[in-house]
Amino acid sequence: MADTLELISSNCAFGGWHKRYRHQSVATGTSMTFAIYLPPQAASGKVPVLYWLSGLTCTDENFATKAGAQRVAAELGMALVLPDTSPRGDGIADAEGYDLGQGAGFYVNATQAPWAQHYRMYDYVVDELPALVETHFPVTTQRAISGHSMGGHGALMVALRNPGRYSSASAFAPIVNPSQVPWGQNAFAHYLGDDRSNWLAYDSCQLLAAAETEIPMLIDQGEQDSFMPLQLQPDAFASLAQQRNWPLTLRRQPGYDHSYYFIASFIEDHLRFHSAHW
Ligand SMILES: N[C@@H](CCC(=O)N[C@@H](CSC=O)C(=O)NCC(=O)O)C(=O)O
Repeated sequence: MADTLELISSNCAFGGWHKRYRHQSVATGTSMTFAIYLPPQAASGKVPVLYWLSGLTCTDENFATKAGAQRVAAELGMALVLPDTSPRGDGIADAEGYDLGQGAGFYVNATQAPWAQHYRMYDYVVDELPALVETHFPVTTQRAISGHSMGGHGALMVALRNPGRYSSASAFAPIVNPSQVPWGQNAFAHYLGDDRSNWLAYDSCQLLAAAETEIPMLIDQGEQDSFMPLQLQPDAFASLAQQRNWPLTLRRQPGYDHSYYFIASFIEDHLRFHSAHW
């Protein structure tokens, strides 16, 4: 593993430290940036980790600067790890639209040219980044995962594909059924090819229908989210969960849209939810 970390910035926050790093990723074959918030408790012992997967157009900085999660993470003694949403840089495949290419990796391992060379975000967030974090920082192997929109898809999908690896999973406005909605269909056709049977291993509804090991889940969905009817469709996931008696709480939040104002309003609940399941 290429595991040399270059510190980009370090800021004291709520008695802990928010740090950004760059490193050479084996999974993507590129330089990758991530951030970690270490709560004050990490100065004297190991702490559990919440992995946060961001949505389309985001870097690690959107959540760090807009969600307001560090205060509660400091109280709960929880590290936050914030990966980027794709490989980036000159010479890395990209597309015109904001929903494909750089900033839109969809947390899959691409199999199709030109994406397959670097777009391996599934391996990066599931294996490489946790191994790196657990080697270099005072963290336990107790993990939880959460995310927003494309990152909500990532969090639910990764948790369902890896039973026992995460104590709990949560999401804000996730794309729960990517193989059936335009954002997911566009991304999966480019990254995974036209054979739709290859898409199903990354579709949370498909994975939930076949899942055997329960993992507690919390989803928040704003009722004024303009992306909900076409792209998100949380009811598809909720009705499967109900049929399977799956431990999912889906909360529909009146008045809230898709933005980080929504995330900031409920992130405390998500951190407390994960903390209750360590
Ligand atoms: N108007 C936006 C469209 C993209 C967008 O809404 N991105 C969301 C995630 S959507 C699903 O994955 C986001 O989190 N944006 C960053 C933010 O800080 O709000 C645009 O063109 O940016």
